[in-house]
Amino acid sequence: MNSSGSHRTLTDPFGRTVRSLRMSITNRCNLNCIYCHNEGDHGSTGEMSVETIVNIVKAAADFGVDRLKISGGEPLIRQDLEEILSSLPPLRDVSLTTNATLLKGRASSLKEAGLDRINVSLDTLDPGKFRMITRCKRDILPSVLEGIDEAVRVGLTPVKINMVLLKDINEAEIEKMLAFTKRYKGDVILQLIELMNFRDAAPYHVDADKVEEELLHHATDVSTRTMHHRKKYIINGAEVEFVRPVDNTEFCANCNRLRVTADGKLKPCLLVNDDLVDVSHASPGELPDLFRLAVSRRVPFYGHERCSLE
Ligand SMILES: Nc1nc2c(ncn2[C@@H]2O[C@H](COP(=O)(O)OP(=O)(O)OP(=O)(O)O)[C@@H](O)[C@H]2O)c(=O)[nH]1
Ligand SMILES: C[S@@+](CC[C@H](N)C(=O)[O-])C[C@H]1O[C@@H](n2cnc3c(N)ncnc32)[C@H](O)[C@@H]1O
Ligand code: SF4
Ligand code: SF4
Repeated sequence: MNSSGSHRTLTDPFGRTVRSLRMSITNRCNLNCIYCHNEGDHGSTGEMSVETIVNIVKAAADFGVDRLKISGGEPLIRQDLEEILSSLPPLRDVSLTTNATLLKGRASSLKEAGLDRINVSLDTLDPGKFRMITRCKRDILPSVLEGIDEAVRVGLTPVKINMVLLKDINEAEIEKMLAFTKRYKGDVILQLIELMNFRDAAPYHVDADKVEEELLHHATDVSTRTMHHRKKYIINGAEVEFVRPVDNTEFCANCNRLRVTADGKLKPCLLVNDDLVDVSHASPGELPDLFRLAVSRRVPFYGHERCSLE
């Protein structure tokens, strides 16, 4: 029986049971990062109402999907985020991925509204490199750092720092970033991310095998997460998670997320756009069958013939 008291689950043709929903709530963003994949959704401008979001999350919860990741665009741009959070059904884990430029002064209201934790995209601690990566002329790095402090203070923890590895930009900064996270004594975790090739970002790609070798060399313990079989390394008492989404059969074979686009479409895979299921106008009664349809279209992107066809 799942947490909502139902025996129903969503399992795709490859045996992958959906455990979490990754929902974009806006495509708008106040930054313009050089590599942004925008959750695989480019061009759509519509946004779901609070009611539509809540209906979708409830329908997922009825299938035992009790983890929600809110993303975007920049989700903090939506002023009704607190209203969304406080209207959700009870879930095991509600998290937000944000660039944190608008977090300062808001962490506490997000926590009170029901947010459990946040991930903050922070690729560098160097103000000049930060401006280059985000293509933002203003010096907003200090505000991001204050936002992180505030999130830790109000208990939006563990805060994960998302660092996309970028050749000749931040690849030499891993140690510095690790020292930064260690200052928070377990409340902040470093998450290293292999760059996926969006926006002609290929020249910035860093060899993930080399990074992994380095992490292994320094680690005192290594474990594997259920989701994507991501590896977690303990280095000098601090946790480092490594996300390797590129050409990774194991990563996709263990993908347990269903996505929702900002304009209300169920999206079976980050990298595929011809299989979306529109639920933006669906009634609560119609949602279960639409979820089943979307999940029947889920294909592990790497490790299946589809990816060699595209
Ligand atoms: N290819 C691919 N990349 C993903 C998927 N889910 C997350 N990612 C990438 O993982 C990195 C971290 O994403 P976050 O939004 O911080 O979330 P997360 O780490 O996946 O989730 P939590 O660990 O639950 O906080 C980003 O680069 C995402 O693009 C996925 O299903 N497929
Ligand atoms: C698309 S952003 C949306 C949320 C928010 N605006 C932020 O930046 O955290 C979600 C995550 O995707 C990551 N991301 C974006 N483009 C990527 C790429 N090409 N390869 C790997 N990760 C990427 C970002 O670093 C961020 O952690
Ligand atoms: S802040 Fe997030 S959504 Fe905005 S451009 Fe950067 S990665 Fe993309
Ligand atoms: S199948 Fe692979 S690429 Fe597609 S969403 Fe899942 S992990 Fe990402």
